[in-house]
Amino acid sequence: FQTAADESKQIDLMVNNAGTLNEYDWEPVVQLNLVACVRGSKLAMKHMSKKNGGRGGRIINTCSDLGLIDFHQLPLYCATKHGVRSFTSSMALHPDKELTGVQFACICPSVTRTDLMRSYNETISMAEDLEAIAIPTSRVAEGFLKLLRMSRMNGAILYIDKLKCEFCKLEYVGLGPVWTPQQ
Ligand SMILES: NC(=O)C1=CN([C@@H]2O[C@H](COP(=O)(O)OP(=O)(O)OC[C@H]3O[C@@H](n4cnc5c(N)ncnc54)[C@H](O)[C@@H]3O)[C@@H](O)[C@H]2O)C=CC1
Ligand SMILES: CCCCCC(=O)/C=C/C=C\C=C\C=C\[C@@H](O)[C@@H](O)CCCC(=O)O
Repeated sequence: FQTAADESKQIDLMVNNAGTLNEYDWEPVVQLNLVACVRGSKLAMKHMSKKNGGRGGRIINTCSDLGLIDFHQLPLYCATKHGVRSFTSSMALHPDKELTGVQFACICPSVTRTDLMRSYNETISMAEDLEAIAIPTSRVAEGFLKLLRMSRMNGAILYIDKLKCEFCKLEYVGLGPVWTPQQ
């Protein structure tokens, strides 16, 4: 991150996208999917914050539909993605956000045709079915661009599958705000 910040002087967009899947050798998965996402978000937040002399910015974290639902075949992966989703939404609720100028959002794609999906395919017997239900990466890119085109994306949780590309509404415990899209 520091190398990028030194080279470009100002970072306006941080995407914490790296992720992996392994239910057996699982501790590195927590480190990458959740810890690195939190670390990257905090570094970017510090750099972008208007309170520290930055000019604000956007932090978009790659979650998954498995950050919204439970799935018995991938419990650890689900746990990390629920963590990413909740961390991102909670950061977006911070009362300081107008002062920092930093917006947080996450994307939640359904199963997508990438190396991650192919590696998982190798471990199950339904490989062709998974290939059939998967969406192309271009579909995820469309969702990502939809977020970028919005001037106010703070708190957005964008679910993307074959048919839908829509914002999720979560219920908050207490009297916190519920997010609705605003242009
Ligand atoms: N493929 C899918 O079905 C879905 C994937 N996702 C999420 O999308 C994100 C991207 O995954 P895919 O493109 O599918 O996987 P991928 O395996 O094709 O790509 C993962 C990327 O993470 C990077 N990476 C892996 N370990 C790293 C490390 N220790 N440090 C830095 N970078 C590292 C790799 O270089 C690669 O660019 C992940 O967060 C994944 O959980 C979300 C929903 C569905
Ligand atoms: C598929 C693993 C990589 C992507 C992980 C991710 O972020 C999101 C995954 C979402 C759904 C994964 C579903 C996997 C299902 C298969 O195990 C199999 O049960 C599906 C069989 C096809 C079918 O039921 O039609």
